[in-house]
Amino acid sequence: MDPVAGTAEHRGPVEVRARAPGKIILTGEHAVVHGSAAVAAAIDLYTNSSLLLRPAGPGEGGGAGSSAVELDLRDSGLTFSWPCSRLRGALGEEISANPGAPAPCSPDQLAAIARLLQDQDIPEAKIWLSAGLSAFLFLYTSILGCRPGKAVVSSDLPMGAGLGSSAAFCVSMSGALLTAAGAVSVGAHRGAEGWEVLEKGALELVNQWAFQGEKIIHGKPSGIDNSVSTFGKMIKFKKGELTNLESRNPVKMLITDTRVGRNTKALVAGVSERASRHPDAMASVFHAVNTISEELSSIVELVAEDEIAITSKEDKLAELMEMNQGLLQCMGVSHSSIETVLRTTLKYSLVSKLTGAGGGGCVLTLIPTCILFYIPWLHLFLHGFIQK
Ligand SMILES: Nc1ncnc2c1ncn2[C@@H]1O[C@H](COP(=O)(O)OP(=O)(O)OP(=O)(O)O)[C@@H](O)[C@H]1O
Ligand SMILES: C[C@@](O)(CCO)CC(=O)[O-]
Ligand SMILES: [Mg+2]
Repeated sequence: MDPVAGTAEHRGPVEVRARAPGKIILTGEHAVVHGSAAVAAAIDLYTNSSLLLRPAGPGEGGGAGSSAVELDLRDSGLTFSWPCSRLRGALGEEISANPGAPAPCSPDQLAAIARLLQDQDIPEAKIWLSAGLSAFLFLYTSILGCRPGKAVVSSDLPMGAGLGSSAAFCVSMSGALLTAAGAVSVGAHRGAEGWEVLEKGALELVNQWAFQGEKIIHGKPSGIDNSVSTFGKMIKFKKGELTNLESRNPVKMLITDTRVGRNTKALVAGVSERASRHPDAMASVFHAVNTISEELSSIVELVAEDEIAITSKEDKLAELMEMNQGLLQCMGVSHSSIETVLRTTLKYSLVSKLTGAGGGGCVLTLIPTCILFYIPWLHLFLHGFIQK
């Protein structure tokens, strides 16, 4: 699993491709927004952003059709286009590209972006894309100003299902835009499938911009999703601080998508409202989640040498996930579709918990190694579903 990676060609028009992974949260979602620790891991499902920057000719572009900022969302089958003159007119003074200095989207900028979205024909059934479009316009104009160009986005990730699609979108787009702006460069390290990996400082910059984009989509993100998408692997995250976790024994998870759509921004706001109604009770819940994440992160790093040690480690991980699920129910973010998956897997003595914001979306089930020894056909059944 590679974090954001990019390739750029600097002859004539600039062309860049970048990708960033989705994630699972093993413990700590929602509580992490309120300062608790959480543990997350990148998964090998990616969002790809490619960007073609057209050379700016006399006036604003290099000819007819090239004086616009375009976005092609391949999975939704929708394309959008804003003439550069319209962008300048709407954003006015707000538009000053400053790729090296990530700054939040101001209320004026957000209002101007909302007006720019009104120009577009977004089908009612896909109105939830507006948040992603706003993040795109903000990142594009903040990093590149009004330079004409076309971005194409495609993703392996289900949108709004808890696997960090919004973060992977913001990270891959920030990576492509910053590379095209010449603000970051790739390091010596080659990642999987020949992708070039950005150097550490460049990743920090990508992460900071992606966080600003996530704020538009999530309202009040903790930063865990963009951080794990940018830096990859398994991390513990607490109050903006990231610790890499070294997992010596593979932990296998089955991901089930309930296909019940939901919106992270609304769920995060719901938990905050519950916390303001019951501050002491919710502080205890968040404290308990923090303890669970701290314990889980230390267990993950233990090296289990034999079958008994592996089973004991997995039993503890499963129990902590089960406890975390109970606390997520206390926060009000479970859902009947999630409970159905929990009951179904429990029939086979398998422990599950929601992952991401809940309210539907995806559920994780820990698959103990022993099951794979004793029920060999399960390998075949789970093939393609298990993310390491
Ligand atoms: N590939 C994409 N293209 C355009 N917009 C996207 C894309 N991926 C995500 N988005 C935007 O992000 C929104 C989904 O973000 P949301 O945070 O609600 O769910 P998630 O990130 O999939 O799950 P979680 O935050 O729980 O991990 C979509 O409604 C859309 O606005
Ligand atoms: C629900 C949440 O904790 C995780 C969403 O993947 C929100 C966040 O941390 O930004
Ligand atoms: Mg999200």
